[in-house]
Amino acid sequence: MNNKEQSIPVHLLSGFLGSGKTTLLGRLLDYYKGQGKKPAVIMNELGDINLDGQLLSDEVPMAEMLSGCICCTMRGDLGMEISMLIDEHQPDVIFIESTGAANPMETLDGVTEAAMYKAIDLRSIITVVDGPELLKRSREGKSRTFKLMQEQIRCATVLLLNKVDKLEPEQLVEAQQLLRDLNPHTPVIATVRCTLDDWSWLDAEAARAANAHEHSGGEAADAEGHVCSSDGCSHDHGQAHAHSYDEHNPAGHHHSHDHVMVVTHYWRKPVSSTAFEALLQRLPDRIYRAKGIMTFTDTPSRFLFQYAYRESDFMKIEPQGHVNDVAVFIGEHFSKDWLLRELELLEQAEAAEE
Ligand SMILES: Nc1nc2c(ncn2[C@@H]2O[C@H](COP(=O)(O)OP(=O)(O)OP(=O)(O)O)[C@@H](O)[C@H]2O)c(=O)[nH]1
Repeated sequence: MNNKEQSIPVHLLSGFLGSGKTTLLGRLLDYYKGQGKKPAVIMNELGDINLDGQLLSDEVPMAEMLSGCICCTMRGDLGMEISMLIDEHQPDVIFIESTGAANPMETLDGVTEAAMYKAIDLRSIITVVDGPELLKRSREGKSRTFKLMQEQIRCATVLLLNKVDKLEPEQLVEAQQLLRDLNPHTPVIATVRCTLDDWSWLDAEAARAANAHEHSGGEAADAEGHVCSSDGCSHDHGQAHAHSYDEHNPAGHHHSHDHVMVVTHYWRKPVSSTAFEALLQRLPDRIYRAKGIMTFTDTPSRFLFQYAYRESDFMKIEPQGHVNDVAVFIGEHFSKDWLLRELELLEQAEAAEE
């Protein structure tokens, strides 16, 4: 069979928490829809709700994989989700947005598994890098988070150096150099909010993948053969593959994001926007990401809030159907008790004022 003509391209979006993956996904969907193509999305969240999905158009077929990570606990399900998405919607292209904590090489196993049943072709791993966060983490030296970031960078076929609006010119050069050191073979594109005039590199990726395909023995080999562009990738490919089917022995495999913690809080009542913003400002550094849907007492519309590394952002929304008010906090080794108490206090303050 002619794989190139029949297989559905799959792009994996990787990148640390809050780096801009959903922002990129929005742009990619616009680009493909503009070309009259039908994209589909698989979104993975560590928490049990998918807030990012609220930002995407209802027309885009989407499979949600919640409360786990597709690179480990849900890896077996990824293949099935891809299969079902293809059967139900026959998309022209599939994007997989993994959680920021996911290791792309391990997610690849799930994709590879799907390739056994469906004609899909993993075309690229696009890693979105938060420029300021990369510099900060690299200066702090060894940490598990930095290690994960490095793995995501090493395994990329395209690197988007994002949030360059927050970098001084010399910092931009430093960040670009860091990326080149970690992954010398991959193009680095500097972006603000993942905005690009020219998306032709997507086709270049496709051409490169197609080329690799011709020289490989099949889809699974292809996925492993061309996707990890760096010689310095920290994973032993053979070993990673063996682990993918070893779900009964998780102890034998140490995941790099065991330390990432998630707190999901369903609001029982609207709270004050000022008090909530004040809470965001005093969140400990270890909580580096938060997002949620809020109803405030002091303003009429509902909001989607985003918090990433001390910066917050509120966007008015009108959710389709029923959506809970909820906040999800992600970080490393922070005190869940402290956070839950603070959230409770916000709600109690409102009750006292009623
Ligand atoms: N200043 C600045 N902010 C950005 C840029 N790109 C994205 N953001 C903001 O960063 C926050 C996180 O962006 P997302 O696209 O949701 O990031 P993500 O990687 O999908 O986040 P997770 O789903 O938590 O992993 C949002 O508030 C964005 O508006 C950028 O280039 N510059």
